[in-house]
Amino acid sequence: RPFLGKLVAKQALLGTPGCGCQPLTLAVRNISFSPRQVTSDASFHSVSFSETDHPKVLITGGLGQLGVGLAKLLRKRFGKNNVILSDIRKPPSNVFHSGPFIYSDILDYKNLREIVVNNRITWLVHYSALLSAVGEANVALARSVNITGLHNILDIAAEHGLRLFVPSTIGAFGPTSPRNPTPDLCVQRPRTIYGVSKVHAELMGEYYHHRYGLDFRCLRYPGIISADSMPGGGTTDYAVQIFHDAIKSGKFECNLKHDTRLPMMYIDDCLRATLEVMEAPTDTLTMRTYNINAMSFTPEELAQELQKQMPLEVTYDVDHVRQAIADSWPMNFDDSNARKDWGWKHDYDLPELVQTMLNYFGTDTRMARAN
Ligand SMILES: NC(=O)C1=CN([C@@H]2O[C@H](COP(=O)(O)OP(=O)(O)OC[C@H]3O[C@@H](n4cnc5c(N)ncnc54)[C@H](O)[C@@H]3O)[C@@H](O)[C@H]2O)C=CC1
Ligand SMILES: CC(=O)[C@H](N)C(=O)O
Repeated sequence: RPFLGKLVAKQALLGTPGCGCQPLTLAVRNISFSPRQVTSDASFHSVSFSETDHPKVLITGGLGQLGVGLAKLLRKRFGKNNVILSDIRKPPSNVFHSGPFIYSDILDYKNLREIVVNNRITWLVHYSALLSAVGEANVALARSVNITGLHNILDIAAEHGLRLFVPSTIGAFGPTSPRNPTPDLCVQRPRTIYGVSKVHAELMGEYYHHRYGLDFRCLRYPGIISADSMPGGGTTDYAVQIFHDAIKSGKFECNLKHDTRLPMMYIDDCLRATLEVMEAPTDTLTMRTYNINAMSFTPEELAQELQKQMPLEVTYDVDHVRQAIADSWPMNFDDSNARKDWGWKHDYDLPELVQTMLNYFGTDTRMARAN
């Protein structure tokens, strides 16, 4: 592929007094058509391991709602030591002892590169982000982590020939997008820093794919519901919290209106979709960013499904920031391209989701409350 790495690196060095990394990095960054710090033998193949080998995976932001579950799934498939979890937080001891964990701040480009090189990483799953509600509460940090951090990830992935997965979200759409259903390709004018940063990620990833041959893969996730991990500050968090509060007290105060319809998915479907799209043969992918969908419900419908199993009293105290976000997001997601191209199929609809969540928390707790 036409890549001007050698030339760029040389130009950067010529303009560099001495041999420090910082001036080199800055000089390369000023050349707009190339990722920084390009070496002459950098390869830009979509997969840099032989087809019979397992990939060597790095997951960034791995201690959030989704990362630990993904590591578990990938380790089952590729072997414990072939999947490295990373984050800037201290891992709980069960996570620390379940497989390789490493500190990695995605804002530290040199540290990221060192991890990728020293561990011969071939797949990068980039989960670090600030979600929609916390992003609105700290726009500067969200911009830095979600946008500057992504730039580091893209450059590292392009320079080292990695296959890169970056999740996007229903939050990448806005009030002027068609909401019911929302197709893959339509107007995207989100009104949150989270949404803006995710549209940026989609477009930058696709640009690097077309410009440099980066093997970029992206799924737009719905709100994800999990039993053994808590959400990190999003608009769809209520759909996890309701289970915890129902089991603890039989009462739940919802911060969205009763009729707010949003696309949702059980975590097992989300993680399986991620593995499937990462393993999909390149020629099946007609796009690089796909919607994926499973179900769509309102707080009232979720509560009614739970009430079939246990007593639950629901009240509403609307959080206006979250409500405004939810009102601008898709109500239903059209994922027909994912189903057609690489065979996406969800397993969990609303009744299975509720049953599985309750099973996780234990029948005993439920029966005790009912009596
Ligand atoms: N959970 C959901 O419902 C959905 C998640 N997604 C996306 O999936 C990805 C993972 O989501 P979650 O696990 O729910 O997020 P989360 O908010 O639970 O976890 C994000 C992690 O990123 C880490 N992080 C923050 N700053 C960092 C930095 N400078 N360097 C390295 N790590 C840093 C945090 O410590 C945290 O553990 C995110 O990109 C999110 O946008 C997309 C749609 C839905
Ligand atoms: C749907 C998402 O991206 C996330 N759960 C959020 O609500 O911010």
